[in-house]
Amino acid sequence: LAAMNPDICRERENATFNTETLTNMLDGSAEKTRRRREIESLVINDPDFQHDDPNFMSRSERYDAAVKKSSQMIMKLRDYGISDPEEIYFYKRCVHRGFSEPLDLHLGMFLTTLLNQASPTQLDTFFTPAWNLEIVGTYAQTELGHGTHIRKLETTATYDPSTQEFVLNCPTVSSIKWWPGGLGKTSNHAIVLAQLYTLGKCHGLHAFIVPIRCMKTHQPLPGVTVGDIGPKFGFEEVDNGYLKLENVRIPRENMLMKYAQVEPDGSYLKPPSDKLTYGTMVFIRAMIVGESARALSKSCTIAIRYSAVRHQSELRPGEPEPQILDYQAQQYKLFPLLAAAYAFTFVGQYMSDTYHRITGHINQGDFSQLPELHALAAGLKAFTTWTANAGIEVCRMACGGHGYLCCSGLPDIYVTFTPTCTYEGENTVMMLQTARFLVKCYRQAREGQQLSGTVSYLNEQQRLQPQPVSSRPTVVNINDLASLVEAYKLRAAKLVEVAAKSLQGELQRSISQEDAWNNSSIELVRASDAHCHYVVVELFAAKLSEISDTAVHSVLNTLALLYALHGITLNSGDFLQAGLLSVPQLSQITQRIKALLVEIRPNAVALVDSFDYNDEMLNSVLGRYDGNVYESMFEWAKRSPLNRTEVHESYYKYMKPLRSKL
Ligand SMILES: CCCCCCCCCCCCCCCCCCCCCC(=O)SCCNC(=O)CCNC(=O)[C@H](O)C(C)(C)COP(=O)(O)OP(=O)(O)OC[C@H]1O[C@@H](n2cnc3c(N)ncnc32)[C@H](O)[C@@H]1OP(=O)(O)O
Ligand SMILES: Cc1cc2nc3c(=O)[nH]c(=O)nc-3n(C[C@H](O)[C@H](O)[C@H](O)COP(=O)(O)OP(=O)(O)OC[C@H]3O[C@@H](n4cnc5c(N)ncnc54)[C@H](O)[C@@H]3O)c2cc1C
Repeated sequence: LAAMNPDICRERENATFNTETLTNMLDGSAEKTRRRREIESLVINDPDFQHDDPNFMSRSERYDAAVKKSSQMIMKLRDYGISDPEEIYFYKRCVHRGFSEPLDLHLGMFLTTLLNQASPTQLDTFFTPAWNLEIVGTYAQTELGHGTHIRKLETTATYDPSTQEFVLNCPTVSSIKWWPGGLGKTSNHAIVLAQLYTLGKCHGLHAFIVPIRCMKTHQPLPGVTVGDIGPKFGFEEVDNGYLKLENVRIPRENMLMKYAQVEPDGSYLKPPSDKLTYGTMVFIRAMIVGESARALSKSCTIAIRYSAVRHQSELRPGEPEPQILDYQAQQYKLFPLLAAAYAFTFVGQYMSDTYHRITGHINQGDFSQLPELHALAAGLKAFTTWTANAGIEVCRMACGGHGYLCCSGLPDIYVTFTPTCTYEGENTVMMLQTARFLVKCYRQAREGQQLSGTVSYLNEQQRLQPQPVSSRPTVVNINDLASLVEAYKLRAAKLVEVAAKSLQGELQRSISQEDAWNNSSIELVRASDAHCHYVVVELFAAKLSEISDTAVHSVLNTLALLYALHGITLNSGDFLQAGLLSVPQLSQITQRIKALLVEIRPNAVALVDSFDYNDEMLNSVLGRYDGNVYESMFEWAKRSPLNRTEVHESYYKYMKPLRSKL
């Protein structure tokens, strides 16, 4: 065993807090940390899950290896009796080393849609076979022509009362289902989102369970054209697919009927809310917030550990080259991202709790909080994925040339993560959904309605209204987190007002509602962004009040201040315009940020250690716990397929003959 790199050892010795305490806090408790590690070690010590480097494999080999692992995973989960969704998720993530895999849609969306939208009888029929992987399903919503505007999806399901069946059709090229994960080769069923027609009338989008492949031979069923959509930017393990349905008949019982129903005679019973069909998307959006935290915390772990062992350039003449982590510019790149990774971890926990709480109410028949849940999940999904996506790339470049190597782990993190900005609701579109909610709340508040939840600050709008901005005192105390939360809140209130006024202005120019909306999109997206930013800062501050360990509290307080102040500098125009900040304060903030970087510096490595990614999960030569970067990079390069022979065959085929001709 090679010795630990001395630089990284020293970093750990200098930390001012206990990493294990912080890890426990991130997991929820010491017991939860223990259990997560136990599950991870089940995978890591399992010879069936030894990980071949996917960088040296073809796409088909990668798909093959992933299906093999997924099948074994299902067997083992059963053997170990792991059935808690969170624990399944730990196990799964570890098995696939953070890569997306062919069963994601089955586990994440097919089963979830069954659970939330199937009637009790349908659950009896479909859930157990799906749990046992006899039925392997996907979620087939997006079509070639439409991903965002799902009301315009063209696939139809027409009820035939004479046989009590639905007849499914993709009548046009643009109606071919396109993108669903696991559809291309893996699934034998799909939940298909289609326009329901019964007794000559269209009732909009509904979900249907459609068998697409023979349960014995896995051949496509009659009327079904299905396949893989081809190589992508990443997602190599996943067979995202296409699906064309031509007069495919399914029994009436295959329409998911917990809410909307079609009776045997074809009469239609409306659901209590037609947005319940969209429920699975809300679930995944809520989950993606936690994924943003994971992608960013992994990237920070790699970049910060590497920055602690990498030495470059001269800081002071004649002295040894410093660790690159000692450069202020390097700290300024990485520490705000580290702070964001912590912020998003807490936001992810909050989003997951909120989802489960409100879904509990929905299952009891109380739909009152559905709009807020949707607005929150949509906005925070967009806000956190945008930041994390950009942050991964910053981390990669902060590793210099070696960040461009696949063995750094960063390219894979990026290509796996970046589609979260698009899938499950394109980010701009999601921000506009949140804005729709915010503007509605703003109007309600102006009419004197009392708002609750994350938008309750809009109640204060009335109070703030008559005061001209310039006469309001500057509110920010830049050393006080509570004051910063207040500033973010007022900025959000201001930008929601700006958006609402823009809409109003457009409407006064006698433009239609829709055109007014389109002409105000920039303001609307900014309002949502400010709202989400406020929610994140607020949740980070709230988390601090739960921490009893003083050393951990102190270091997280520093991170929270950095997160809040850095966000202000990035959006200083808003804060200045709203009169929340003065110009001299802006340079004080820059000075304060510099001081915070210095404060964080000795704890930087310990702060990424606390995320507790073991090397197998991190899969990065640069982010290794022991810091022995160069040795392992050299070993990795030697395994490159191009190095299998000393002289590559191309030499004999092209170079040598060429030379004899010249
Ligand atoms: C648990 C089981 C145990 C098992 C163990 C499990 C272990 C765990 C293992 C897990 C591992 C797997 C990991 C998962 C990996 C997943 C990978 C995912 C891959 C990606 C998948 C996908 O990519 S899959 C396709 C996603 N595709 C979209 O995402 C379309 C976006 N497009 C729209 O979503 C709509 O098109 C859009 C824009 C809203 C307009 O919809 P629209 O036109 O109908 O609506 P309007 O705009 O007119 O709005 C009308 C009113 O509806 C309100 N509203 C709108 N939506 C609402 C909503 N959802 N809820 C409530 N209310 C809603 C709105 O707020 C308005 O309200 P109001 O009228 O009061 O103002
Ligand atoms: C890796 C991956 C996996 C996927 N898996 C699945 C899956 O399993 N199942 C499934 O059904 N789908 C899946 N999808 C599809 C995904 O859900 C859609 O791509 C996504 O919803 C975006 O829709 P779109 O592609 O139609 O984008 P578009 O809507 O065409 O977006 C293009 C541009 O138009 C803009 N735009 C569109 N509408 C508006 C508007 N109203 N206002 C302002 N701007 C607008 C967008 O902001 C964007 O800039 C997957 C996609 C990817 C990339």
